[in-house]
Amino acid sequence: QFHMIKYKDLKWEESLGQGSFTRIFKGSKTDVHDGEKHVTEVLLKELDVVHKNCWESFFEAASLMSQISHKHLLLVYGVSVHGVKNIMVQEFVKYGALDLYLKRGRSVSVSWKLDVAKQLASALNFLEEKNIVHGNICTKNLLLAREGDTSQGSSPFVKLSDPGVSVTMLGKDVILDRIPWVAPEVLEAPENLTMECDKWSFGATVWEIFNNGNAPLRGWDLKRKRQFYESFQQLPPSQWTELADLISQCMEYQSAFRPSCRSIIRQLNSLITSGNKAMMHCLFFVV
Ligand SMILES: N#Cc1ccc(Nc2nc(N)cc(-n3ccc(CO)n3)n2)cc1
Repeated sequence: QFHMIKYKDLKWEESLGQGSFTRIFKGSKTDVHDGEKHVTEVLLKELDVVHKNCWESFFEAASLMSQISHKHLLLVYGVSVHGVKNIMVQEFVKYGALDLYLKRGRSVSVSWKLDVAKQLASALNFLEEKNIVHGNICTKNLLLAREGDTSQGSSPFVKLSDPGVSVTMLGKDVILDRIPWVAPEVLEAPENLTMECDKWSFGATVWEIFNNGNAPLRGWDLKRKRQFYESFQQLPPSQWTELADLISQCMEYQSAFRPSCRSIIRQLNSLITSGNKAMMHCLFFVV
């Protein structure tokens, strides 16, 4: 279902880290059309050889992302297979994953964070309309294409990355470690992965964004994480009540009660409005 890229047309540059089961590298791909040579900078995502048996699922993720196109979905150029190596070739997104960007202590404004949350919500809304489940929404898979500079009023621009190897292929411990991003019903049976699960993960991701990339339940062991769900606990609420409400609506243990994407976008819009009003009042007060 997607473009096969010749290994010889790829060039590996520096290593940029690793995800679960994958390693990522900066690189370039060379195409020739109408006699002209084009070199494009790319992100090369290699599936670890030990997880070779997951390659169908790995490519499934790639094909999902290349079947549909949306401004807030990562562009996947294609895949390349070379011996035991399975490589996904993606557009290179300038500032990388949001979790590392936020951890690097960039202080970003509330409106910056709301803007990013709204872009993610619109990507989710698009996937919902196409009846496609992502299954791994988190700031690690949210890529920053434009930093945005609130003092200059330019806004950030994010793209949702591929979900990686499907949660149905992962061991129990890997799924447990994804608490609190993974919806509770998925823990019971990974086949339960539905659109509603992406809304739960959206809630945990917005919580991360407003906690400057600090992972929720950071350092908790798998036993404590499992108990977090067994006792129906919620993440520590934000002081901003309306934001805390949106996050807890998304992280509702009964999947049917989670809000629609339209409701999520509506609530984000009203947070943006009230955020701006608060800023005006405070500016007014200062003046
Ligand atoms: N320093 C630095 C730096 C690192 C990466 C990029 N660019 C990029 N482009 C993509 N297409 C995907 C990714 N990812 C990063 C984590 C994941 C896991 O999903 N993907 N990073 C840019 C700068």
